[in-house]
Amino acid sequence: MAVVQTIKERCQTCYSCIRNCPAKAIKVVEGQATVVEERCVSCGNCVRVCAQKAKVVDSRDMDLVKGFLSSDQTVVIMLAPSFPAAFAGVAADHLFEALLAMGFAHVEEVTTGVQLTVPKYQELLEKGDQECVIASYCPAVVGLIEKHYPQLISYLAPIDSAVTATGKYVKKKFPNAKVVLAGPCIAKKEEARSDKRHIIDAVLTFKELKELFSQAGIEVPKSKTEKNVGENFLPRLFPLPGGLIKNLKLVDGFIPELASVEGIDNCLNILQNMSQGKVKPRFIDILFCQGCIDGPEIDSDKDLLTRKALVFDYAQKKLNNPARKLPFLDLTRTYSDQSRQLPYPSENEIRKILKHTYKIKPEDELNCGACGYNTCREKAIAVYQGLAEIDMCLPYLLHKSRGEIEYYRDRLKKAVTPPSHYLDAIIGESEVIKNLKRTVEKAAKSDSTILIQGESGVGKEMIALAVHNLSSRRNKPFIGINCAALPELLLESELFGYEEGAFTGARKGGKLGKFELAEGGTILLDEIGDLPLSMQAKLLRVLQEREFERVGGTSTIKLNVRVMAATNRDLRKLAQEGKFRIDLFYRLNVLPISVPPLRARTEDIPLLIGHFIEKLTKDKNISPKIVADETLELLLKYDWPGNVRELENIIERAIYLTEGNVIREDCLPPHVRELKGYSGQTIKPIKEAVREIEKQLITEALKATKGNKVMAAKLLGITRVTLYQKLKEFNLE
Ligand SMILES: Nc1ncnc2c1ncn2[C@@H]1O[C@H](COP(=O)(O)OP(=O)(O)OP(=O)(O)O)[C@@H](O)[C@H]1O
Repeated sequence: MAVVQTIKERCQTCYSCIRNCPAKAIKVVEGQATVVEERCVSCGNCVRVCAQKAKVVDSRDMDLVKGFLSSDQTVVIMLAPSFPAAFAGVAADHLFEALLAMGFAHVEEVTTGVQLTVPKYQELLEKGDQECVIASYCPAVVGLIEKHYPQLISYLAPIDSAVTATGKYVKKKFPNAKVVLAGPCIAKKEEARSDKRHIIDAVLTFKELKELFSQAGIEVPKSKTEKNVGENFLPRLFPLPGGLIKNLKLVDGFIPELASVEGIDNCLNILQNMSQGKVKPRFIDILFCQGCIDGPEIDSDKDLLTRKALVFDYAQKKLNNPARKLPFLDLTRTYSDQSRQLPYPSENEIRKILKHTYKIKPEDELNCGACGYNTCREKAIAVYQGLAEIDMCLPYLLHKSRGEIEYYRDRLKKAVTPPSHYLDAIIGESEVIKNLKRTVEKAAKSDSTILIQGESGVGKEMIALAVHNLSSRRNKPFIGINCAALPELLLESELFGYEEGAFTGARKGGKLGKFELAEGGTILLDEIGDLPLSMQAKLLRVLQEREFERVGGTSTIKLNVRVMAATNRDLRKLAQEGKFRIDLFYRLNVLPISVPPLRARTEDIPLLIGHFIEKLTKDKNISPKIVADETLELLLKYDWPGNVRELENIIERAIYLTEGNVIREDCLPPHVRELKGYSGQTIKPIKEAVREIEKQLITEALKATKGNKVMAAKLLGITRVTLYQKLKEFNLE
């Protein structure tokens, strides 16, 4: 059982623990971030950063200690040397008395272990057999090396930590005693539990010790008038950064051969560099925290400097007692390689996983870090390794939920809209539109597959929606999918869904495809001309057999969906070129509907303009506008390559630029306004004409943005610097 536990109800999937875990030992399963024991080094960083308090330290040892104390066993407590920082304002002797009052038979300071181990280090360094020595006091660092940097194991000093050494000393002095440690460190719990020699019987954090005092109703008096309880100065400095170096009486840590490194980032950095052979100090004391006074469970509201002063103060005061003679103890220690290699994906597998969250091109990888991983690739690798879930991507989830909101908004709208509305919404009185409406009504009465062809923006999707909403399937879903927008791999799972475990990163429980989501309703396969050939074969099979399987699935699902397809490409021509299957074309073209381009029905333009002005001004809650005659003349002259969509966009832009109630021609884009030039304007050199247009556009942009140059440059699609140059050039400043 891991030392750090997760309270599931509190975990809000903020991924802060993933972001801050130095061992990448957090695994997300169904949105819950839990600790992977084999990878965890019990540093407690996740406990520290979890704002929801969902990560907690396993407190079983508290019950264990209570059990020891209520039995007739001798129980000895060892105090980590950072205790003056944890019990600020409490005199050491009062603390010891309180511990004795709680039932401990004896209090031993871990400084004893420091005194015992320091000579061993001195001996090791003097002998010089080990080319590089990493001090073994910090259990989080030892854990990191054993689990994540096994190539450094041979550098670890084969010497017990000060805590274990103190434990051995206590066990020698009180052979049958239960030995309890109280300290600021979570990793010490793990060190004691995994030590097969069973030297320490229980580990309390300072926080837990304070809780025990409170449960026992013992209040430790706050006073500084302590009796003489100490004997040695240097070991008491041990919990401070560089404390070991001072105890070893080495010059200091400034030279690379003899160094001390503190803090999570420095610690990881040095371990990384050492494992890559970039540095090899003769001796190094690596501490995960900023000294033990910064331990995760120190339970102090004092800043680091004050904690340092408290420890220093305690060390200085106690110099009067004569030094004890400590016994010889065997303090040798061994280590084991506990690293577990996680599987590593190939480049192809990484790309496949990225595709599932719509990261197709490198620029799609936003590396926003919201998932807790620094990059999208790192997260994809974690998905492959089973540590992360594919859905853990904020941009992807936002994209998806926006789609869902649109879907439900649409359903809601439909519920309150009469079917006839969908026919009335197709604006136009031209003969072609009248015919089209008649076709739509006929198509709605049948259930045949429809192929809607027409240029981009002519209203193909609108026609499809009208057919659906007039048909008997109107109360079932209308689902659209753009076949050109998704890569082949994604398209298949989007259309047909997938089973759990169908591929790496597949969501638990699988996923419904669009065909299943559209059950009983209609599916519109938009841009069908861009469907990859392999998918064309699959789709043909589905249309012929009226059944399909999910990706990775074996059971057959019956198709109860009306299929419509739309394209702006000439499918027959594509088929002749071998880019579209002719058999699929025939399957789709059962009921063909052709939507003519806007230029073929110019008589509808005024109606459409009126419709868009009404709709847009209503939406934006602004006063209605009318169109000046010369503006309308230009709009009728234009040949509308982007069809109705382009008309809608131009009207929207004009409404935005119009100051009064009349849309004048200067609110139209230059390429439409230019049409006027062909009939009347004198011919002039192109350069001059371009300058004139540029000047006009800049004036317009500044007018529209009320002189805001940053916005104007944005509107014009040029940089601010270019805008300033042009303003100077045209004397517009
Ligand atoms: N006759 C019409 N009456 C009112 N609005 C229309 C009409 N035709 C098209 N529109 C509007 O024009 C826009 C484009 O229409 P739609 O998306 O249906 O075109 P499309 O042919 O499917 O385009 P694409 O080929 O790019 O997918 C939509 O906002 C639609 O509401």
